[in-house]
Amino acid sequence: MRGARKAAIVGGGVIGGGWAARFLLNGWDVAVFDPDPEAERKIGEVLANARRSLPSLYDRALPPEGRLSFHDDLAEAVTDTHWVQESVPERLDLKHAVHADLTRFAPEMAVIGSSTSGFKPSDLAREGASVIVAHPFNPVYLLPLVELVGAADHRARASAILREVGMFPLNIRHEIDAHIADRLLEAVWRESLWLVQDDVATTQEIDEAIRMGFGLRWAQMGLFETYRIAGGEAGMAHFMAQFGPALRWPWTKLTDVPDLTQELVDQIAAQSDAQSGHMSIRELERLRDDNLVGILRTLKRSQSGAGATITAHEAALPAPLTVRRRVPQSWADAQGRVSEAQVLRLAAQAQDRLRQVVGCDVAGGVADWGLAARETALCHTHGLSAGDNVSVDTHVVRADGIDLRLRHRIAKDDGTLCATVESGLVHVDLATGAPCFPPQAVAARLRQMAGVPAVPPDAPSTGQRPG
Ligand SMILES: NC(=O)C1=CN([C@@H]2O[C@H](COP(=O)(O)OP(=O)(O)OC[C@H]3O[C@@H](n4cnc5c(N)ncnc54)[C@H](O)[C@@H]3O)[C@@H](O)[C@H]2O)C=CC1
Ligand SMILES: C[N+](C)(C)CC(=O)CC(=O)[O-]
Repeated sequence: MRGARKAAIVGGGVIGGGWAARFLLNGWDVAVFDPDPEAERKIGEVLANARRSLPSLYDRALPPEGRLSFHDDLAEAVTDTHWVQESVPERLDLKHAVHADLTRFAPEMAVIGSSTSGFKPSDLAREGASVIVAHPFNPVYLLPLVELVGAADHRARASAILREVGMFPLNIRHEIDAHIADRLLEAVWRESLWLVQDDVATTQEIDEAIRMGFGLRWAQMGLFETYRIAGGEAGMAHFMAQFGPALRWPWTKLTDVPDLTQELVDQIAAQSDAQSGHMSIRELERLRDDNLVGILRTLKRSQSGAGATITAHEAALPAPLTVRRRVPQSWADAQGRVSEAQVLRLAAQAQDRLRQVVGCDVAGGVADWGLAARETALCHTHGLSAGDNVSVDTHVVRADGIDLRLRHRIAKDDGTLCATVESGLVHVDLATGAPCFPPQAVAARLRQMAGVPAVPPDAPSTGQRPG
């Protein structure tokens, strides 16, 4: 793995804060430039939400977080940076001014991306600016899509970096206003404004129409695949024959835009308050994030939609399966020291976690498969006390037929190795209790885990005692 790299975030609002979290939680150092005196607080709150959601997507630990810094000087913020992400408000004059400065101060090696929702790279380029559009989706730390528009060589460099931080770069071949996704979103947004303006529906009714129906479909199949199925056995051609005429019926208002009068704005804001005003924005974000994690984990299991992007990112993360916890007071004796039995308990928890991950990762889960312990060897190297923060890294040493060999490495947060526990296990059929070969998908997953990484070099061999 490469050493920490640096991203500069220029504009740390809703989107800049999300980019900061995405890079930081993937091990990048992040420097923020934003004149708003509240920027540090706001980014801190976005980060707190990102920390509770992004790691939940993966069954491997993300790299250690990078360093976050705030700067009053743009030139200082972009020093030695590999990526600059501009996320200032959607105003062309402001973007021009910022990109003129970035052209002067940013290192030549840096990718310069703009989060713009709708401007084209040729709109942004002034005075030789080499900016590409890197348009993300809110929340940037959870949603993988980034629309990339601009020079092909810059897009190629950007794509490699975005994949490294778990994102899905969509290369857009022709620059157009609003790229691809916002063009679609704007159409739905415009129709929704008409529905409120014409008093056909409230904001809540429109949201129900989306989330109770087609919104659920879109996360996993998009539009065209969904409509292919809607054509029945005759497929897409039949679907188009049946619903083609509707395109000429008055089903949409298309480019006709309602005037955003103060009255309409007030009406929508009041309906939105009535619908969601009982929760703060941060609470709504957490609700959204928990739901997205659930959806993304399901997609990961079926390898559809964004699930494949998460799996690809996870495969590039270091392999140990890590369980973290704080040693509770109840585990300690009168002197505050933790006994061998409790250390074994930590290893058992890590083993349960491995079983859960391996069993649940395979399609549909595995009901009748289990693991039984045959032998366990504990090697104690350093005492643990109540209150210590510890992590247990589990390595699959061997996965061979009915046998499984695991090594758990128990260490404190400061890196002190406290113990290793090596366990010999056998796969069992839970219905009969008899040893058995594991289900094929489980065996494949365990073999994959056994392949990387090698057993850590500092792990004492089984049975070895401290001098
Ligand atoms: N909000 C959204 O859902 C999405 C927005 N975007 C795009 O991201 C960009 C930023 O939008 P938001 O984050 O929503 O806006 P925002 O208003 O939440 O944040 C903008 C930030 O830029 C800062 N700023 C203003 N002038 C600056 C300057 N000269 N230098 C550095 N920082 C400056 C402001 O203090 C503010 O913190 C826009 O281009 C927008 O189109 C893209 C995807 C989604
Ligand atoms: C409304 N919007 C144009 C700012 C939306 C986006 O740009 C993307 C998103 O996150 O929905």
